[in-house]
Amino acid sequence: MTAVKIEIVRKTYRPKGEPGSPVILRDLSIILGSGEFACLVGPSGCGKTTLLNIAAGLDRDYEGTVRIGTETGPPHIGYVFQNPRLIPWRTVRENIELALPERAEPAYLDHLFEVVGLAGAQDVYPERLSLGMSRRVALVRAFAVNPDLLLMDEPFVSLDPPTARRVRELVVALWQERPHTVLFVTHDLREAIELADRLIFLSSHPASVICDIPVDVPRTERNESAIEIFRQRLYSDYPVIRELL
Ligand SMILES: Nc1ncnc2c1ncn2[C@@H]1O[C@H](COP(=O)(O)OP(=O)(O)OP(=O)(O)O)[C@@H](O)[C@H]1O
Repeated sequence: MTAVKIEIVRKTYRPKGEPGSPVILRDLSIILGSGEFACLVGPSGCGKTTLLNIAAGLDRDYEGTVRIGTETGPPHIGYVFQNPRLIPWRTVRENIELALPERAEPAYLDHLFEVVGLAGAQDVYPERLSLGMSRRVALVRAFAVNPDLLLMDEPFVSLDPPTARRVRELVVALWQERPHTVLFVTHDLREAIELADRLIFLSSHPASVICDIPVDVPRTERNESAIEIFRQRLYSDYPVIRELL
């Protein structure tokens, strides 16, 4: 079942027709099935965040359409930004409650806090949190919305490798409990192979989809060596990927 259909004809950041105005996205089409976990991989500055902002409805200044299927009413979007974006004068729990729609389930929120190991930190203010904890709060906020589309923009960047691994495992565990439709941005091909059902590679200047490849390694077998073998296979089957990253 199609859950998300993004069709972008053209996106620029300056008024249409202004001389020299670069086209950031052109003729880009992404269709996601319900519950699919797709990773968006592309060079720095190619337009990945721009694409997520359009998908989230935060940027409406583009030519094209975005359709997000919902069972009821307007779509709910969960968005984990590159920076956790917590309001400093609100506690952790208040930060999350601010984002929650009416359909949120308090019991699920408590469960999320438990799973990410922050059950005891709900009344703390963000300045008391480490970066790893702030990122886990941002994850809870995005999942608690029970999103029709979950967007994640390099949510593990600047974390030390063991913390990043732990947070990655949490994302997979939470997604397996409730398989939301996910569009996850990363520069890191190994991370993408570990997480995704599908890898969507973007070119740059302007960005468009150049390859869309299923990850055919079962999730339970995605250890370091299987990920590396798949990565090398990608490089040999799609030489353009090596040029891209
Ligand atoms: N508000 C803006 N106004 C003008 N140009 C912008 C704006 N936001 C982004 N850009 C430009 O659009 C292009 C794409 O930026 P974007 O942040 O979407 O790329 P990205 O692929 O997410 O980058 P990174 O991987 O480094 O996070 C860049 O050239 C950037 O400078």
